[in-house]
Amino acid sequence: MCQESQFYIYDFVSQKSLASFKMASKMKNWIRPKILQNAARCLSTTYGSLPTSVKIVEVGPRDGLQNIKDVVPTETKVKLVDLLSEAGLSSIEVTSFVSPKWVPQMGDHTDVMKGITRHKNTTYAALTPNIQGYNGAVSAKADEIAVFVAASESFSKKNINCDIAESLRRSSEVMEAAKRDKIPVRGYVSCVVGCPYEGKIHPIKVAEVSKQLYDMGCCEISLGDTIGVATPIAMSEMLEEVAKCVPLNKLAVHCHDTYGQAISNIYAALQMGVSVVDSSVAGLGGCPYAKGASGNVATEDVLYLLNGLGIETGVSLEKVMKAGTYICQELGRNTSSKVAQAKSKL
Ligand SMILES: CC(C)(COP(=O)([O-])OP(=O)([O-])OC[C@H]1O[C@@H](n2cnc3c(N)ncnc32)[C@H](O)[C@@H]1OP(=O)([O-])[O-])[C@@H](O)C(=O)NCCC(=O)NCCSC(=O)C[C@@](C)(O)CC(=O)[O-]
Repeated sequence: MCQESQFYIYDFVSQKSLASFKMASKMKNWIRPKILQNAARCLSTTYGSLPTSVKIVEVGPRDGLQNIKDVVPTETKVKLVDLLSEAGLSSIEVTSFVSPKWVPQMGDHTDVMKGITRHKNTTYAALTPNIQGYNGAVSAKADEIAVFVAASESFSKKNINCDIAESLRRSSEVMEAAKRDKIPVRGYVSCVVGCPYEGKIHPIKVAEVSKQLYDMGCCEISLGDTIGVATPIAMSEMLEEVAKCVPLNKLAVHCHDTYGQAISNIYAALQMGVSVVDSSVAGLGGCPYAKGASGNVATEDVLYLLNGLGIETGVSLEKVMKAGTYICQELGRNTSSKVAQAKSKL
């Protein structure tokens, strides 16, 4: 097919999809998702293969709050998780069972886990660096455990005081216990594009570490652009390498928005077939051991993107915004979500 006729076909498909999007906005609620999904399918032909649904993993209560110096009251954390559950999020990382000497903000992990109201379709996860953390998380009835390793030796040492090999050994100890207890384990890889201490990280290093977590039994590997330095090409190159050893449907992206690139990077990942996205309400967050790293991409902004693409999430943007307003008021800060900022001016 000559390039010119290919262009006309693409143009025709995208015009049809755009017409469907417009039509959907006038339709009744029950039919709207179907029309939007069809439009998304049509658009994928034009712009790459976008998924029809995406799981959002809300990390605000853990990743979002861990970097805040003044300890947030336990009741506030519990209410935040409850508001997020009410928004329809199917996966919420509630807290971390790390050393309170290292991250005092997470010291009330057990009380938070025990205080939340559990929704039947929501998974409540906890981050753990070792078997001690695992035992605490299981006693507090975490539904899922997340282990974390880095693709950078220097970051690993600063963050968890051990090298990558030792962090993998600790993760595998957690995995053995989790298999026995039949608890799913998610694996994070940090610094997948850049490291605050080592600079650029080679995709092969990320693939090696991801493969080890996957082979160990992790149900999903979340690839963290910890300091938000990725651009879509770097993100795609890294994903291409990792996808050689971990199936794309087992990968998630975890983008910090330091350089304002997170939404573009997520779009690039969606086009490659990734359908799990981590995000944080109001764009809260950062890692205490990654200087200068800003918050995760805001859940509100990810939802606006996915809604606009007609991709199903099962999450209410309005209700996530309510949770964002609540936590920002409690913390006395402004939201980092562009969508929440824009909507507050309407
Ligand atoms: C891993 C350690 C514990 C090693 O810390 P260490 O000092 O090397 O550990 P240790 O084994 O020598 O133990 C020291 C003390 O910590 C205690 N301890 C030991 N383990 C635990 C535990 N699980 N829970 C509670 N207490 C614990 C242990 O009992 C002992 O207590 P002491 O005898 O002194 O009273 C420490 O470095 C640590 O907790 N680091 C976590 C730091 C952290 O939370 N960083 C942020 C995570 S976010 C992230 O990494 C990125 C991510 C996931 O968001 C994705 C991305 O954006 O890239």
